Amino acid sequence: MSLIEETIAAVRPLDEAAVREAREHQARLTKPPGSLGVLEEVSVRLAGLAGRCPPPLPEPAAVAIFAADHGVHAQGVTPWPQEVTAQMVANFLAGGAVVNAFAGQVGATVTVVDVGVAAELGPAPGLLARKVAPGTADMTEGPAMTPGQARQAMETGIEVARDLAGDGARCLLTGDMGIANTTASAALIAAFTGLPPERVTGRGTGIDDRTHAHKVEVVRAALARHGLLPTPDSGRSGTAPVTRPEAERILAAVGGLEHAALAGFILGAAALRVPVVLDGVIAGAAALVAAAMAPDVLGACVAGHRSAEPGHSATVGHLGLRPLVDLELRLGEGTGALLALPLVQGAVRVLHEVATFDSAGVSGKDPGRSHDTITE
Ligand SMILES: Cc1cc2ncn([C@H]3O[C@H](COP(=O)(O)O)[C@@H](O)[C@H]3O)c2cc1C
Ligand SMILES: O=C(O)c1cccnc1
Repeated sequence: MSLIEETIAAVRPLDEAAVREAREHQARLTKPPGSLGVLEEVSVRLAGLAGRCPPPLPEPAAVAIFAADHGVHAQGVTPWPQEVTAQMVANFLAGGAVVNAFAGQVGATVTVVDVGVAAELGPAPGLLARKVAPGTADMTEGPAMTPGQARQAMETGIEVARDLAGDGARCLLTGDMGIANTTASAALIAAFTGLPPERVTGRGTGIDDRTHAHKVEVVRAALARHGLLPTPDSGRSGTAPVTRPEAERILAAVGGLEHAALAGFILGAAALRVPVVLDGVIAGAAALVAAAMAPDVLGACVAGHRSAEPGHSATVGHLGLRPLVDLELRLGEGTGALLALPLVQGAVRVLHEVATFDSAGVSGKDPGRSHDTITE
């Protein structure tokens, strides 16, 4: 069996007994039931993932930034030159990017993985040299990747998840760097959700109306080129689940090498039953690929934040994920995932540390008072 098949086979549903135990435990804690809202659901899910209650605290945490370039950059979809990808990789390694500041704040390690940066990068501490190709091909002219390149990048992501977890990480966070990757993300999201390009294509790093209109047409042209445009007679409605071979075809046709690696990273984390906090639209697009290949990966996924990119809201809606933080961020790198990390950790810490009504001698609700007379 290949590493990808092995990993997919290891992705399993949540453990129902641990889910039940966590729900029951939450109900006994010294707080009104349900008062921690979404965080209770996060804690229950992580218990189901670990197969025990309480689950391990999701720390230490590690963010992996997958970096790659995009052939579609030639179509004028972003104002930034392609060299910025490599320059930002150098910035990450020097500790000067926003992701470094946020990682430092929450004590997460930062690993940068070159899966497809166009420029040659010299060896550096913190950089994993795993270049599959010097960027993808232009998806408007042909498939962005060969099937072999997509699989190699996916395997790299699986290996990075395995190695970080092997080094002790108990929570993995997704990061990305790749100028023009919001264009590839929009194409992936349209292909998986069945939504039209104009609904899922955003302004990325910041573009004017004219460039945005052009970007939408570039996404439409790429989808049409690969038979992925949702039309009434194409059978692509977004409601029918995408099969595994089709998911791999879509990924190779319009995805990026970092999307492929991120899909592998998400699959790898889920197979190891380690939670993975997803960053924004690039991670979301990769999660669509991973979920089509192994739907149970979603049990391991926490949507860190809601990106300002319209395609991201469509993605989390499609996947049924609820973003924890909503701050109109549109940066990537792993920044939104890092901001959400303390929330995920706090959610689990509650199961470890909060007293029960019994243990603390706190009275429960008065059973003599009817619901009608109690203001909850
Ligand atoms: C200086 C700089 C730092 C970044 N850090 C993340 N991104 C983000 O922006 C890029 C995607 O946007 P688009 O598709 O519009 O090119 C990705 O590299 C993403 O990680 C950055 C972009 C820039 C310019
Ligand atoms: O949502 C993201 O991750 C994002 C948005 C814009 C540019 N880069 C990344």
